[in-house]
Amino acid sequence: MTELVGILLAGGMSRRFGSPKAFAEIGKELFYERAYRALDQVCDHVVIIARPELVAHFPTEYDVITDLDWVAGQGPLAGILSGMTARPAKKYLVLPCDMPFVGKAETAKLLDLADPLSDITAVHNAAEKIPLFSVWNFRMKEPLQNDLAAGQLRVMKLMEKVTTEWIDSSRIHEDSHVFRNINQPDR
Ligand SMILES: Nc1nc2c(ncn2[C@@H]2O[C@H](COP(=O)(O)OP(=O)(O)OP(=O)(O)O)[C@@H](O)[C@H]2O)c(=O)[nH]1
Repeated sequence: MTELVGILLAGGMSRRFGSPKAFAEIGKELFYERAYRALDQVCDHVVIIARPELVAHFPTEYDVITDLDWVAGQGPLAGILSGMTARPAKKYLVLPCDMPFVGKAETAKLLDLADPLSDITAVHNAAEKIPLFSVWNFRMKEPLQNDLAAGQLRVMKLMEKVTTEWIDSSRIHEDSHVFRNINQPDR
């Protein structure tokens, strides 16, 4: 079985942003290109989970899938379950497309710090928890599936039920802005 698969979450509606965040520009790059690189440099394989209408916009050499039908569009947990189901691996490194300041140094460091015995390892800073920049053990697939089947879509609620290790973001990068996610365009 593959050791480590990167799950790039790009299946959201981007309602607050106003256009698909994966294709938003930052410098000369697109958000998803940066996230892809941050995962690709440390994972054995990367899968992008996108909305059906966006699949054709990604380069054909990338592995791009959509959410499983029965959970389609139901939020980040739906994307993670869809990635786990389509690409079995021992563990997963999850990164949303809207955290464009996370690079290889940060993904590598999180992997390095992650406790192999935890179900999930995620990051927090003084102000908030950042559940979607995280490492997930494959054994999380079943609880994930059960939550979604029961209509439980909240990432934090799932994390509270299992063994989640929280890493202080300062151990990964001293500037907490590196971990911010972009929900609205710059005004
Ligand atoms: N595959 C998949 N990814 C999702 C889904 N919902 C959200 N995401 C991803 O999860 C991450 C966080 O999403 P949010 O910012 O909370 O939601 P969003 O839909 O992108 O944006 P809003 O519509 O403004 O809430 C982003 O990378 C999204 O692309 C979903 O239903 N399926």
